[in-house]
Amino acid sequence: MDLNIELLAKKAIEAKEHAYVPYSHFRVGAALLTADGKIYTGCNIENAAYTPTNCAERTAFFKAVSEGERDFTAIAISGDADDYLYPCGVCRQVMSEFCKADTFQIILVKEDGTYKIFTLEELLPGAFTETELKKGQRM
Ligand SMILES: O=c1ccn([C@H]2C[C@H](O)[C@@H](CO)O2)c(=O)[nH]1
Ligand SMILES: [Zn+2]
Repeated sequence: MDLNIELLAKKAIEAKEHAYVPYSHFRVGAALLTADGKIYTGCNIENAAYTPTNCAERTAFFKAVSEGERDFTAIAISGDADDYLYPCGVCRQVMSEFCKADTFQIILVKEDGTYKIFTLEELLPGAFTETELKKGQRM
């Protein structure tokens, strides 16, 4: 399945429209591409208690995973600033649960559509994964 970067970038920018951000006023949108070409979008959803806030990236992942998706190719992310928005550490960790570090593409998109691309490995080197967990098992 071809990666249509421009389409994924556009979907990430559009996904900001539904952001629920009464506290930060900082909208974020994400568009997650599955290996078979489906796109799941997500926005950030804030909460008066602050910590229950969900980032746009995790909203997209949790929507997709809850629909049975397990195989992902790329995610585009766009924030409400004139600069690139890098995913937070928690979202990088969620990506590492479902995506291959050396091939999953993270596309950072500015409002004007310009973008740059990283692999998950580049943004989360030395991730703690199931492999590390198994090394620690003594039974
Ligand atoms: O990668 C990120 C970083 C931050 N946020 C959200 C969380 C919060 O609603 C707001 C400010 O941190 O931006 C995201 O959605 N994705
Ligand atoms: Zn996050």
